[in-house]
Amino acid sequence: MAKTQTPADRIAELRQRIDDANYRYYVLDDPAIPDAEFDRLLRELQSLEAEHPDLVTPDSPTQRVGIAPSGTFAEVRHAIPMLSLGNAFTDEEVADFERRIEEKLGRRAPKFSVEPKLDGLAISLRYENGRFVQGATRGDGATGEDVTANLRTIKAIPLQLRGTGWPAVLEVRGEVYMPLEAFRKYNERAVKEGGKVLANPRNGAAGSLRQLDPRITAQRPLAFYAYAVGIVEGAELPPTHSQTLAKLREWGFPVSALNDVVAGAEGLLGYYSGIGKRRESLPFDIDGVVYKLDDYEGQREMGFVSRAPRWAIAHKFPAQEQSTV
Ligand SMILES: Cc1ccc2cc(C(N)=O)cc(O)c2n1
Repeated sequence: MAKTQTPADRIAELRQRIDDANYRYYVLDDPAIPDAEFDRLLRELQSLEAEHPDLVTPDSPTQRVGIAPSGTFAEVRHAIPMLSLGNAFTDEEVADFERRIEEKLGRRAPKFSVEPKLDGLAISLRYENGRFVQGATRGDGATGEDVTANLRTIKAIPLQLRGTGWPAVLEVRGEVYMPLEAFRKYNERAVKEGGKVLANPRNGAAGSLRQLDPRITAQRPLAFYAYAVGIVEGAELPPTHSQTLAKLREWGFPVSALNDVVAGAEGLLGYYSGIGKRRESLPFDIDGVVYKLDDYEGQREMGFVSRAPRWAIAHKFPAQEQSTV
């Protein structure tokens, strides 16, 4: 610690450097400092906070792993239901989906926000004044389980939003998943040490997130991609989904670099075949791609049928042989 620096200043500086390193590593996928340096910073912060417990706050990177709370998960109602997506399996079904939108909106080749469909677990994260306050599983779309303590252990999920201009209340929806390489390494170690071997990355993510003890979740290699927003209070969002995703990236959320904006049925099918060709080499399991009409005005006009939106659809790939142990 520099001579002039107070413990509080040093703690603030360490937190900033650790948060920046996490952001670079988990969100930008562009690590800035070597792991050993990161561990040293975290150890110094942990010992400083141990000496000054009054300076510890919930958004400190040392507070990601809590202790086992109660025996069950509380219920969380999703004020804005977490949607399920209709599925398309053929090019014709995609063409029909796009044509219905052209006809209803009276537009030619509307713009779509497109992305890979990760094979993980859908969750919703609530931020108040930029601080992560609650996270829940999708459940049945209307009610999920409160898994806040477990989500806090995932370093790709910001405890405090970055940048500026975020709403007073912001709900971010996304997918928790287990990267394939991390899944394999975890299982190799589990086999060697007699730990729990995970059947496949998707079940690994779901099982890890629904552990009653966050210390177990903290040992599981979980990642996260944001893909939508729910409640937004106290600020206007941009007029399109793709611009909102760019804002989420600015505020500290990982957003897939494979996302794109395309026009019309041709653009959709071109994206689908492009991702299809890369599927085997992606670092995570996907089971299709997601097409969303990009402008929110058009989404409102299209509305929903039962719980699935008319303005979005998942175009699925043929089932892939499961990643075996
Ligand atoms: C509205 C909605 C619902 C489920 C989703 C699921 C995924 C996914 N599994 O990656 C991506 C999305 O953009 C989604 N969007």
